[in-house]
Amino acid sequence: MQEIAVIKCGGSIVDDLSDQFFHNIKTLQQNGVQPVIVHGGGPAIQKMLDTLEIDFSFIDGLRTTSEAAMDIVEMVLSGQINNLITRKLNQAGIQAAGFSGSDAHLIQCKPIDFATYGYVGEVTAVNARFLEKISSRGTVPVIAPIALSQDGERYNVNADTAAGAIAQAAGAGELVFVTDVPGIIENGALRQSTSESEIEALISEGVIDGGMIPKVKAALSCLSDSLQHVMIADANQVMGQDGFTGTRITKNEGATTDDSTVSNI
Ligand SMILES: Nc1ncnc2c1ncn2[C@@H]1O[C@H](COP(=O)(O)OP(=O)(O)O)[C@@H](O)[C@H]1O
Ligand SMILES: CC(=O)N[C@@H](CCC(=O)OP(=O)(O)O)C(=O)O
Repeated sequence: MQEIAVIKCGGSIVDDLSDQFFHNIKTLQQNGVQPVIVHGGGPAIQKMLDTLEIDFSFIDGLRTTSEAAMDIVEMVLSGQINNLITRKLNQAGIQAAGFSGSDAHLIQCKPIDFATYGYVGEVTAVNARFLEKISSRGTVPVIAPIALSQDGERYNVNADTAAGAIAQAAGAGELVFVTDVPGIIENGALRQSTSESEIEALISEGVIDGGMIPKVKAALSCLSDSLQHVMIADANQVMGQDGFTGTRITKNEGATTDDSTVSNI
C-alpha cells in the first residue's frame, strides 16, 4: 500500500491557491504518495451567513450551527468550495473527485452537545476503505468536512478536526495543515518545531490563538506510531526535497503515541 498524505487546505487560502500548490500535489504523486485533500471554508460560510442574516456564535472555536445555518454550511462547503478545489485540481492535470464527508459514510459522527452547539459533530468513524479505493486508482479525493450521524442527520465538523480524524483512520504517514501563514509564528519568527508540553504553554501565553488552536489540537490528537509528526505550512510554498517546510509538531519524548479513538470502517 502506498503512503497517504492528508493535506488540509484552510478556508483562509482556498481563493488564493497558486500554481505552486498544485505543483506540490503533483510532486507528492510523483514520489509515490497518495494525497487526500480535506478543506475548510470558514470565511465563505461566514460571508453567506452574514448576507442572509442567519445567527451563529463561536464557542471554543466551533461555530454553533442551527438547522438554517447547516443548510448554508452544506451549500458553501459542498456546493462551492469543494467544487472549486476539485475543478482547479483537474484543470492542473491532477485527477480529483469531490465528496461531502456525508457521502459513502466517509465521516460519521455524533453531536458534540446539541443543546449548546446544534448541528456540530464529533467524528466517530471514517470510511478509510472507500478512500483507499479512490486513491489507489490514482484519483485524489477532495473532502468537505460534513459528517453523518447514525440517524442520518448532517453535522458541521471543524475542518482541522476532520482532517486529523481522516489521517488517523487512514493510517496516513503525513498530515499537513496548509494555510495563509508559514506556520506557528512567535515574536515575529517562524517556530520550526514544537511539541505537546510547549503547545499548552504557547496557548496559555496567547502566542497560539484563534484559528491556530484547532490545528494544534487536531495535530496532537492524531499523532501515533504511524504519524509521528504533523506540519503547519504555507499552502503556496515551494516544496523542497524533504517535503513541506513550516512548523513541525511532535509528541513529547517518551509519551505514549498510540491512542487511537476514531475507528476505520
Ligand atoms: N502563533 C500563530 N502563528 C501564526 N498564525 C496564528 C498564530 N496564532 C493565531 N494565528 C492565526 O491563525 C490563522 C490561521 O488559522 P485560520 O484562519 O483558521 O486558517 P485556515 O482557514 O487556513 O484554517 C492565521 O492567519 C493567524 O491569523
Ligand atoms: C464546527 C465548525 O466550526 N465548522 C467550521 C467548518 C469549516 C472550517 O473549519 O473551515 P476553516 O478550515 O476555514 O476554519 C465552520 O463552520 O466554519
